[in-house]
Amino acid sequence: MLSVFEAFALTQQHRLTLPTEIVSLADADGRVLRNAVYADRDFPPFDRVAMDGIAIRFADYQAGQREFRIVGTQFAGQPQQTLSEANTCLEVMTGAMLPVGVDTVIRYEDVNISAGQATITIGDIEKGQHLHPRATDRRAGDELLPVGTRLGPSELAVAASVGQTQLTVTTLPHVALISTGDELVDVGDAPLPYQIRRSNTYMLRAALKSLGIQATLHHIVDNEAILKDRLATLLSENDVLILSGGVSAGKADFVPDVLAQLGVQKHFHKIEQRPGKPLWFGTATNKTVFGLPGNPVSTVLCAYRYVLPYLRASLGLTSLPTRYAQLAEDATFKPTVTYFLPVRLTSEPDGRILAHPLPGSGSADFANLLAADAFMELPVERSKFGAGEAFQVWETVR
Ligand SMILES: Nc1nc2c(c(=O)[nH]1)N[C@H]1C(S)=C(S)[C@@H](COP(=O)(O)OP(=O)(O)OC[C@H]3O[C@@H](n4cnc5c(N)ncnc54)[C@H](O)[C@@H]3O)O[C@H]1N2
Ligand code: MOO
Ligand SMILES: [Mg+2]
Repeated sequence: MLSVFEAFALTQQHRLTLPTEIVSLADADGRVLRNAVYADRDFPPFDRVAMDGIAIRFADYQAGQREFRIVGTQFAGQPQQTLSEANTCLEVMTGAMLPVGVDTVIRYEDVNISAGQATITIGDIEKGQHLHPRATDRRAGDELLPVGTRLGPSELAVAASVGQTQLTVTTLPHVALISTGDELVDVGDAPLPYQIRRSNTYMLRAALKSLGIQATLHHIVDNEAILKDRLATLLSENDVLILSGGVSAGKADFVPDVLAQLGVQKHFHKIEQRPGKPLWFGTATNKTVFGLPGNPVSTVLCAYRYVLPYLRASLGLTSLPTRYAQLAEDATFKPTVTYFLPVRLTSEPDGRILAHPLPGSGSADFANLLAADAFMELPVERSKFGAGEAFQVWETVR
């Protein structure tokens, strides 16, 4: 059976090639940039006043001058003014161009103004203070947003400031989330004693929303012919199918056979891990299928450990930085498979991130995940894990 590492690598080797599209700045939130964005001007584009107050020549101050006659006001949004007379000043507003002939700003809080005269009331003035000099942040032509950037609030502000009314981004894939199983009824239905309401596809839809993907929801009963017919249609209409259930050893677990009949090439079925052992992964020409095990905790784990990283990579995003936490208490797990232990993370005053084990009662105990915010990946070759040891964690709340 495949290791977690091998299975993950196989998914990443078969990432989708998604085309680009152009969207308006207003619609670009959360999308992945595919053309880099450059500075069209210096940042800031002029010597910018950083405090409301007066602007003086530092040489006058150095020569002992403390009283300055106010000869005008430089507002933000006005062309640059000039101060030509010694021992005078201009009032200046935050965001204004620094007038020609001055080099130092003194805040209103540090001057007394009366009868058109500003008198400095503090002793400590530095040349160039309260200025944001041109090009100190970025230079015209600098790359501001590289390809692969996820466009969040800061990125959109930068794009707006350089005049990008439109941005080239990765086209979002069409994703269908498909629950399978005769025991499953819809959320609004009253289940009979042998039925349960379906929940996995709602979890998956929420998880995919974190990548900006709006997936559609479907349900298919445990009938091989119907499954084949519905999956053929869904495959033709979507880039990615994410199934839940029907991939294990049961007599109604038709998913692997039906996918083979439909020409989806299997890359793996089953991983040395718990939960989520029966995960199925395959591709057809520019189509991807994940068959997630139906037990809800398995579905969540497989979504965060394989499916979301796969979709991130397909969108052109860099992978998330690896995150670690320290076990808050000893943990034991006997079988020689990688164990994904549900944990609650806490941030300690000394800077440590602690992982508090929440083993729960197995891969069907999804109520247990309400208290968890990550899975800790405990290595396959060991069965005892000590308090204080650090291991990788996969967060489920992003
Ligand atoms: N003989 C064996 N039996 C099982 C094995 C095995 O290796 N040999 N593997 C077990 C493991 S591990 C898992 S995980 C499950 C996987 O089962 P399937 O993927 O075939 O899923 P189902 O049989 O359809 O359902 C399993 C379980 O999950 C519930 N379920 C399914 N879909 C949903 C949904 N959308 N929302 C909520 N709950 C769902 C379903 O009712 C079942 O209780 O197989 C073990 N068996
Ligand atoms: O892998 Mo299964 O996920 O233990 O129930
Ligand atoms: Mg089954």
